[in-house]
Amino acid sequence: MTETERSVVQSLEGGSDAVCVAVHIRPLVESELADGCQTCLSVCPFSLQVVCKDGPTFTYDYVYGGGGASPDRLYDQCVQPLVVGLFKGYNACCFAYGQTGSGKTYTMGSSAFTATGSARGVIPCVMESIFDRIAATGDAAFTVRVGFVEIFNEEIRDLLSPDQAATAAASPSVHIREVVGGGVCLAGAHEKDVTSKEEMAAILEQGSRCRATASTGMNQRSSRSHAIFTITVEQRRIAPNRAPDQAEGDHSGDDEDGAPDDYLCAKMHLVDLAGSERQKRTKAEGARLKEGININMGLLALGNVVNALTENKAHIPYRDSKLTRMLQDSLGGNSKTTMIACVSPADINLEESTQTLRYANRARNIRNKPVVNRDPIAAQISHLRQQLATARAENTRLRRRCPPLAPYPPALNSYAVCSGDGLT
Ligand SMILES: Nc1ncnc2c1ncn2[C@@H]1O[C@H](COP(=O)(O)OP(=O)(O)OP(=O)(O)O)[C@@H](O)[C@H]1O
Repeated sequence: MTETERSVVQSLEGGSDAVCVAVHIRPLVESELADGCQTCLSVCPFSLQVVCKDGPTFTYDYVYGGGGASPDRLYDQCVQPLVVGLFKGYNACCFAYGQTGSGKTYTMGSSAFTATGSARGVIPCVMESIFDRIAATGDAAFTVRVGFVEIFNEEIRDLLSPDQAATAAASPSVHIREVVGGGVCLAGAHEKDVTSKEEMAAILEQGSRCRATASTGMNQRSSRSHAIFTITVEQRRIAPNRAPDQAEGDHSGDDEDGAPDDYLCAKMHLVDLAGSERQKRTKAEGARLKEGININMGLLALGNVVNALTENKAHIPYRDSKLTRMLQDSLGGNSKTTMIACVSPADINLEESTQTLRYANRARNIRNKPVVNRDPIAAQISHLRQQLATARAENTRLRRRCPPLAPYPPALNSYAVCSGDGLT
């Protein structure tokens, strides 16, 4: 079943869903401490408000660090619900937004790491949670796939391409395509099947190594691209009146009155955006400057989409950049979405942090329309298979209730006549 054949079926559970917005305030880092920076952000005790020094106060769904809740709770409160939704067939997106050096990669955990290593963050927790859930679910068969791309200088690069040369230069074969139901998919990007969190972690690590990073005046290891790690979970939920081992091939069970099998397929985008940057502060030149301009253009397009959505404009400018096209479903579309706004508390970054906070506050007004992604064609096939199984079982039962046929040559009047109710 291809993406384009898969249509989205509105579920009863559907409806409008606000984007969840969390703020993560990192501690002052070494360079800021060395420069004698002071903290310019504070969190109102017992509230979800962040106060900018001599400036505005903004309210969020969650605030971590800087006097807010412990960042250890970020995953459980803001991202775990998305994973729960993923298993119910809802698309999900978690993206980190913020100025360069504000802690997006740290928060997402999308830099190279191993599953057993010490680095943690949103993505490693998602991986663990997905495979824990699969292990604990007895009545469904799962297929998990991952894809990993970056948008670098307005080109989409496949970070999982087996041909590493193709990732070094923008791989022209990766295109954004519209799918039935209004979403988008990437044509030409590799997806890999995975059966464990270790395999998934190895793929994240492999892709992260190919990702474009460079040192700038504001971050020693600055992401120069927007990275999108996509996990697809397909599940075939076996009808409750059949044991899992009866589901494949064995059609002897009597499931005439049971519900048909269910096929759900949902995607989770985990997005580590490149940070907004000012040339004056990053001191970027040449290639770094070009990257910075492209980063800012993508983020500007994202900002315009957020504004248009919150102002209920008729036209939402998704097509203005590859980033906004990729996130089309996640903002105002078929997805449950969490935005994590990352900010530095250093007074030297007050202007940028205030901008991020204002932007994140606006994003709280975005309403998405998540629906359960059910595969109607596969569900129909499943239903027909069940009907066939029912007919076969009925046939077997009737045969058992009939005496064996008499050996040839039988006397004409010794034939038993069989009906649905047994012998007559
Ligand atoms: N919560 C945190 N606690 C401790 N250190 C942090 C935290 N968040 C970020 N840092 C440190 O701050 C620096 C910048 O973080 P990071 O690379 O994640 O920023 P970024 O927003 O992804 O930057 P860019 O947009 O340039 O890629 C790193 O040295 C990182 O280790």
